[in-house]
Amino acid sequence: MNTCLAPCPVVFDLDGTLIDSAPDIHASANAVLRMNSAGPLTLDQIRSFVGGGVDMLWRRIIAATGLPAESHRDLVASFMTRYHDATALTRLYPNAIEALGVLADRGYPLGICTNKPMGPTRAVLDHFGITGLFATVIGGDSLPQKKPDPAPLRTAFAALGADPARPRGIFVGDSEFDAETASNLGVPMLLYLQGYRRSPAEALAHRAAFDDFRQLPLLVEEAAAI
Ligand SMILES: O=C(O)COP(=O)(O)O
Ligand SMILES: [Mg+2]
Repeated sequence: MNTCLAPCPVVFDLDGTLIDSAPDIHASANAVLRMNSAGPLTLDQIRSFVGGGVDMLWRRIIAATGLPAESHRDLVASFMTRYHDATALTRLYPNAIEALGVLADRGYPLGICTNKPMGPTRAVLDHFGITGLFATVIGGDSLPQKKPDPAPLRTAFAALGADPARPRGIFVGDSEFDAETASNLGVPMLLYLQGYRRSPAEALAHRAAFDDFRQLPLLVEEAAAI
């Protein structure tokens, strides 16, 4: 049961859901690889490494390049100096801003729950002028836990007025991490199909899937009513 008396909180993942940020992550990562005399990775490789946050991204890059595991901390630090305000190659997905506007106009409290660190999260939301749409933003370094632990999503829903003991709301995401987070919290997930998941959509638990943000307002209304 997810029935919400007031409009349900709707919380969004960020990378691969609202924004296509893989090109900036790719460019920043390859710059660091070059400085460390490692060859570049492809955009497809980097895209498949996104979802678990920056530490996991660099564990996956280290595994793919053979760089020494002990260099993880320095590589992450070097990456963050580029990534913290990298927006030049990032795009909002088509019709995402319009769908957010429709939901905001209908009174849905909106939030973000991302594994992206808060620095680049704030930078990209400001870059696109959409910070004000979200009453709460939880980043990958906001809490000790990251998705798929349910704590960040529970915190986002609570900040939007949901009872933390019995969270009600809808999570919109693109990846295995998001599907698992929603399952762990017991809330419905709407799966955006144009993002960065590694497995077929059928392998991810979700209430409904969509490939165009014009479909989202209706899916939110349906998920809120069940
Ligand atoms: O930065 C990541 O690895 C993932 O970010 P996301 O949670 O917004 O998909
Ligand atoms: Mg994502």
